[in-house]
Amino acid sequence: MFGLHTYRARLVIYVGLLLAFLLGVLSFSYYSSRGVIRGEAERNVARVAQQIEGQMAREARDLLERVKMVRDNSSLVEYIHVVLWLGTDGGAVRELYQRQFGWLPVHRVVLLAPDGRPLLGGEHADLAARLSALNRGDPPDGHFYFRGARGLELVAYATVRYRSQVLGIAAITRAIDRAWLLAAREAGGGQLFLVEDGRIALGTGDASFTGLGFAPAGNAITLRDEGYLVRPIAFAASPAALPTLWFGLSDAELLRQLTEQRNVILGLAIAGSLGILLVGFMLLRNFSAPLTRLVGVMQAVSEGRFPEVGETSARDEFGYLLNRFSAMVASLREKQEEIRRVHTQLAEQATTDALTGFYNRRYLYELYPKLWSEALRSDQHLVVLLIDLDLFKQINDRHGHMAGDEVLRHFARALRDSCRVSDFVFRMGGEEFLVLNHGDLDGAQVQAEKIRAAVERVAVTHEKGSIRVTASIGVARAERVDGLNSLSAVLRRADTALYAAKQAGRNRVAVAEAPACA
Ligand SMILES: Nc1nc2c(ncn2[C@@H]2O[C@H](COP(=O)(O)OP(=O)(O)OP(=O)(O)O)[C@@H](O)[C@H]2O)c(=O)[nH]1
Repeated sequence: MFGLHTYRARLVIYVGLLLAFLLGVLSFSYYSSRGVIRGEAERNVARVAQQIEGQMAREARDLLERVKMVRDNSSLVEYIHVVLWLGTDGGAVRELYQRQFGWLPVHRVVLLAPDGRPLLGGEHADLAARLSALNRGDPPDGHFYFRGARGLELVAYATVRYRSQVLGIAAITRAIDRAWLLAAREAGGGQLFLVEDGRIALGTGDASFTGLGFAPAGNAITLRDEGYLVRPIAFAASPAALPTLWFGLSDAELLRQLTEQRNVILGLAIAGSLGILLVGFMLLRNFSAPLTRLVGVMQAVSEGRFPEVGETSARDEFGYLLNRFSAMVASLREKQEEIRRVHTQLAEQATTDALTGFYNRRYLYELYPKLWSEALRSDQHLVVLLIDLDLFKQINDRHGHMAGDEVLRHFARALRDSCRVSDFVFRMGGEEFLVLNHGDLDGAQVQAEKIRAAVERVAVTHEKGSIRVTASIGVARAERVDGLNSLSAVLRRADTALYAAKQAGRNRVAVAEAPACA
């Protein structure tokens, strides 16, 4: 019923295009996001490496603050001064340190006298040896990374003075161990590898990585069949001989991010599609259903029908339109019914006589040809009874025209009662009537006699007494030989018979003779 040009079809097309566009955009964004994710991952790796470097610098500063705190402790300094002055061993210093700084979260503590004698941490010969070199001069406080007997360590040191006199050097360390690596990894989520002599010495990953060869190419490396994007993290103020630290993000991690991205895109695609379909459905429901209803009614109206549209409770524009339209169609329906009624009335008036209710002469001329051709087809005859009231002029003259009319009405009733339902009765004009039916002359003559007798019995009560009336009737039969002039011929014969009845003294029936060649 509806083609591509309809609103509904267009809506379906638009929704389809919108869906295709959405899915296209999302697919494009998914595929382009792979490259974006890779680039983003590289930037991410570099950023995390930088973050860890920053974190290490902060840690170095913290450790330096702590060693300075130890160094600036006046009672400890005075103890050291006394111990050196007396030339005793560092037992008292060790005890005081333990009492005051035993809580510090550091791994090793070393305190060397100016002559290299250890006052604290004498057991850490490796660290003491490294510090001796610094101890000979008067270096500014600082830190360095150190690869000693305990592995890699961050060392912070400070020169201890008493009234401008150098009392030695104090150092504390923090181990760069697995716990440190795990804590440092918190920032980036990837893996940290501590590499020494081209092999992984320590890492945040699986223990099986320890000892694996580590030779990245183009910031990427494959470990145990898994690719990693890697970035070195520089140890500030450290000689090249130290282990190196690397941050790495695995392909699996990248894939996880990609999968997450894909799931987000898939979710968006499903939600977007459902949203579009829902909007399309709502549009169809809200617009198309009432539109289709309106179109259906319009079509019915254009075909001349005025169906019951019914009111809708919808308060929107379509509801308003539909209700107005419904009212319009209802009023058109009423108008149509009125027109039909008036038309029927007019048609009746055009074919009937107002006074008697019988058909008029005009209708006889309209009806007769049909009846005549039917009669010819079914091999039947048509007979006419031409009835004329006798001396009606006298009734009018004597009792007035109104009384004449009343007589006519009474006569009409008597005539109708004397006819069958299948008979056609016409008022030919004035006081002349005609009965037309199928049958033969004998039957018509009997009927004519019956009518005559019925008319004779009519008595119209009037102020001047009862008015009586009689009728003369001419009976004739339509003959095949009359051909196309059947009506005028049969009327002529009936009229002749009527004239004969009048001539014979009125109130009688006369039957016309058949034409010679019938
Ligand atoms: N009251 C009344 N009179 C009518 C009507 N139509 C015709 N007439 C009158 O009927 C009378 C008919 O008179 P005529 O034709 O002379 O015939 P008649 O007096 O019946 O005499 P015959 O036909 O010879 O018996 C006329 O005076 C008409 O005016 C009508 O509708 N109402």
